[in-house]
Amino acid sequence: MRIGVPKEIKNNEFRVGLTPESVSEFVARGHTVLVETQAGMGIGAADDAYRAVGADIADTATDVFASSDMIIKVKEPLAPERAMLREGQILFTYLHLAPDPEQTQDLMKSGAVCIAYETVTDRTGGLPLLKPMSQVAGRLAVQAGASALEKAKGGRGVLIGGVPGVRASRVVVIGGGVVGFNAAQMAVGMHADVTILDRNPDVLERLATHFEAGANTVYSTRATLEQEIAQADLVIGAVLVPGSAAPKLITREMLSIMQPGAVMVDVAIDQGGCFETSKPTTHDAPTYVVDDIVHYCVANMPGAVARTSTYALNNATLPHALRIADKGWKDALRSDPHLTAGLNVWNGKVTCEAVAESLKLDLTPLTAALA
Ligand SMILES: NC(=O)C1=CN([C@@H]2O[C@H](COP(=O)(O)OP(=O)(O)OC[C@H]3O[C@@H](n4cnc5c(N)ncnc54)[C@H](O)[C@@H]3O)[C@@H](O)[C@H]2O)C=CC1
Ligand SMILES: CC(=O)C(=O)O
Ligand SMILES: [Mg+2]
Repeated sequence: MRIGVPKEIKNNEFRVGLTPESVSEFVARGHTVLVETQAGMGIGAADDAYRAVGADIADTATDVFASSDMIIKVKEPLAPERAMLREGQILFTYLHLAPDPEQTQDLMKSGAVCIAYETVTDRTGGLPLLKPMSQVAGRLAVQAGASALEKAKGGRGVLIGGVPGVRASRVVVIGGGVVGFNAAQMAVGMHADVTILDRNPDVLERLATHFEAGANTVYSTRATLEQEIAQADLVIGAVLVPGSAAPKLITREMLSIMQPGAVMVDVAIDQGGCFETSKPTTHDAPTYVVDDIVHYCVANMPGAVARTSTYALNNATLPHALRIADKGWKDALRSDPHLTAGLNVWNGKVTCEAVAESLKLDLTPLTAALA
């Protein structure tokens, strides 16, 4: 199969779809890989590093899209990239379609086979291709929040861990999955006073067992959420209903009960955000203020640590990408229901239930795509 790796074009997105090490795996199996020039510069991989493992280098993204059977990316395709997709071409990347009707319409129009990393599942009910970036984003959320709490950045002017004689900051994490766990780990490590809310009792039990006295776990209701955010210095939004638009858990009205200068980091922004006042921001201008509350809503947080993130992402995506290349997408999906769960758009139709529901579009059953 001809594999194409374009350079990412989202603001400050330095990750790349395939590392040179991953490219060598495709080449060893007889596939060809075309990488756009400079695509790997953000992870310190020059064109020569890709040439050395057998890739060809293309001058433009147009060349990559025109001559590839499968495009492997990191971020959802932006409008100019969507315009280059064609019928039957495979797109393997993050898509986050539920909050993005424009992208969904363009992907439907393209006729491409669009497989989203974030809805691929595993035997334990997890999301293995989202997990590595959630680990990164969870850890970064505390760094980003700690920085935004500095007075010169608009925050309350508090140090996350306090100092002897002055209390630590209160960090409230909403959603105790992969992002939430990793955020809590960092916040606990920085000696913050940490509370994690979730509405899944099993998740709360796992967290309580892990953190013991190091963090508080609280069942999430509107009332408990209000109690916790009223005292919080840093609130981290980390909820997910897989494939769906995030539920809006903190309304604009609720900001008035928070302390002025408190910071909210909405990691769930890629699924539309879990705070009513969230809107996507970029690494260039990551924060804005609403009603005295600092909001950080960067939708591609892991792009900031592109090397760590690209290698972690490839560890998870490579086996799936190789199977698609070896078998063709249809056979690869037929033999793996977890990869099938990644199919979001096929032949102009939406095949992911959560996306169809969120965008009120017709759902085409996966069986139709695999027939
Ligand atoms: N902004 C960025 O750069 C990145 C964003 N993300 C996003 O972060 C979000 C979280 O991802 P993961 O931690 O991997 O998901 P996850 O599935 O591991 O965890 C989500 C948790 O939210 C909980 N939850 C769902 N609805 C809830 C509610 N109403 N109240 C309280 N808890 C609720 C679930 O029980 C679950 O424990 C996703 O939207 C993901 O796409 C992930 C990586 C990077
Ligand atoms: C998960 C995601 O959207 C990201 O890594 O940017
Ligand atoms: Mg994202």
